[in-house]
Amino acid sequence: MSAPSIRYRKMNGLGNEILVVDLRAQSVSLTPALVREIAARPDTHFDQMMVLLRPRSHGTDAYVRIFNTDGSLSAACGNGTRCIAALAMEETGRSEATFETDAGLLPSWDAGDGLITVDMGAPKFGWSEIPLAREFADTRAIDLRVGPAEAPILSQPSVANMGNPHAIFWVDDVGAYDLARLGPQLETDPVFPERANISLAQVTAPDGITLRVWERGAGLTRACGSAACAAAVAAARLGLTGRSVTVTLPGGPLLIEWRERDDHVLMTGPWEFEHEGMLPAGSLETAA
Ligand SMILES: N[C@@H](CCC[C@H](N)C(=O)O)C(=O)O
Repeated sequence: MSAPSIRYRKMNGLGNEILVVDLRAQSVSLTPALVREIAARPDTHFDQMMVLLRPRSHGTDAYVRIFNTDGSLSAACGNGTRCIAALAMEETGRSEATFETDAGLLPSWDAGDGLITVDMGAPKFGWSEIPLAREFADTRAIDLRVGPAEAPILSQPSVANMGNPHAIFWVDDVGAYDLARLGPQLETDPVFPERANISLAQVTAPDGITLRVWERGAGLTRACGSAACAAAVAAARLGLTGRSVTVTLPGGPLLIEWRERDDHVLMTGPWEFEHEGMLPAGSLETAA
């Protein structure tokens, strides 16, 4: 049997590298090993691969599975959702699109000026919802630290679930830490049974946060949409900012609004198409 021929589109959301693979009309099983193999190739390298599958619910454009570079799955990816929303809007001619993920429905719409807004849903703050390995009554700051108790390097992160688990450490200068060294250690801390995305956040104004992120399963990235949402809601819960903030990542700014009326978090930002091509047939042969 000949290998299936599968088109990919390479995009990015603020430099968060996104590979879009549309399997709505094809049946191919993507194993973690195959995902890692695709990520290892320079032309198809990604932080997240957004795999579009046939819609499961009426009124949605696709059911989406999201893979990290290491082959693990995530239920949410804000930057990737803007990318697939742009493709769906181009395909349908509409100015909105809705996707289903394992974290729920993600409605998105054209916000003008080349920007797309995604309704990322309501954050969760319960310790078992994040999830954490043991009970914490107050997830605005949990007892977790790196370094000695008397002089920790990082401590007392806020935690939140934005469709995926996030820990946010509040610092005075996001550039003063070796996140490439601290990230892997914190991502896999036993307090996070499903690992976690690790952020360093610096509040710069009542409506401004600077953020660097070590992503679960992907490492340092230029931007992480769900982390920006998690940092924004965590800052508002602590009274550090209001409910509308600009979160500035290495790749650029995202506008985050934590809507009062339904608790949903709206994320607005750009997307970019880079190139397209066909996935290497040899590897797909083993997966078909
Ligand atoms: N970059 C994404 C988040 C990707 C998921 C994450 N690495 C995880 O495993 O939870 C975004 O823009 O939200």
